Amino acid sequence: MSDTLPPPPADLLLNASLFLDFDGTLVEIAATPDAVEVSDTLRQLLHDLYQRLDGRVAIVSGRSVAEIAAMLDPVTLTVAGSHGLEIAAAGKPPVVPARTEGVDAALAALNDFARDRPGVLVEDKPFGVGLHYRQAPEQEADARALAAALADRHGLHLQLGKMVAELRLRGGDKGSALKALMAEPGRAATRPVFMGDDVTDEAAFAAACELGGAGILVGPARDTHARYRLDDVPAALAWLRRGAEALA
Ligand SMILES: O=P(O)(O)OC[C@H]1O[C@H](O[C@H]2O[C@H](CO)[C@@H](O)[C@H](O)[C@H]2O)[C@H](O)[C@@H](O)[C@@H]1O
Repeated sequence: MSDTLPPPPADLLLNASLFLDFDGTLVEIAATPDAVEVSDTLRQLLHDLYQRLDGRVAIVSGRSVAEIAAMLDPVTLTVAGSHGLEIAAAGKPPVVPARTEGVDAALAALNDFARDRPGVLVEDKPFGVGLHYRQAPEQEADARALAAALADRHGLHLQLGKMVAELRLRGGDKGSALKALMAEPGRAATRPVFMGDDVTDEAAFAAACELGGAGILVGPARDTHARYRLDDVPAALAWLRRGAEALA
C-alpha cells in the first residue's frame, strides 16, 4: 500500500519533464464531464511551469486533445489525449488513429443502455465512448458488465476509471504516451515526473519510474506504482505552485 508514501521533495522538478493528468489532479472531479471548473489561476500556473521548464510540460488525459486544448485556452501545451491514443505538440494538430465501426457500434449499444436509466451518461469521444454512472451508482455492475461484453465483441480496450467504464481503441495508454514524449529531443537527459489520481494513471507512473523518474499519486493511499503522494487537488496545485516558484 502507498500509505507510507512521502510527499514529493521540493526539488523534484529540477531538470524534470512534467506530465500532468487532468481530472482529479488539476481540477476537482465534478458531477458530469462538462461541469469541471478551470480557473485562470490554473491556466497561469501551467503557463509559468511551461516557461520555467522550457516547454517540458504536457497534459496526459483520458479526454481528447481538442477538449483539453479548449479548456486551457489560451494556454497551449503539449497534450496526449484519449488515454495516449493521440499526441499533439503545443499548438499543433494531434497525430490520431482512425476511428473504427466498432466504436460506433459500442456507442449505439451504450446509448440504448442509458436511454431508460436516469443519471447514466454516455460520452461520445473521438476514439471511444464513456459510460458514466456517477449519478446512478447502483448501475455500476450492469454498466461494467455491458462494457466488458462490448469490448470483447468489438475488439476494444475496456478502461475503467472513476465512476466510468470507457471503451476505446487499442494501441496505447498513458505510459506509452509518456515514453513517446520522453523520446523527443527537448526532453533528452531529463527526468520524467508524472502526477495523476486514477488507476488509468498507473501505466504512466510505471513508465516514469522505468525511465528514472517518479510518479506522484494525488488522492488516498492505494496500491500504486507512484513513489510520492499528495492528498488532493489543492495539495497538488500548491506543490506545483511551489515548484514553479523554485524554478524562477
Ligand atoms: O485522464 P483524466 O484527465 O483524469 O480524464 C479521465 C476521464 O475524466 C472525465 O471523467 C471523469 O471526470 C468527470 C468530471 O469530473 C467525472 O464526472 C467522471 O465521473 C470521471 O470519470 C472524462 O469525462 C473522461 O472522458 C476521461 O477519460
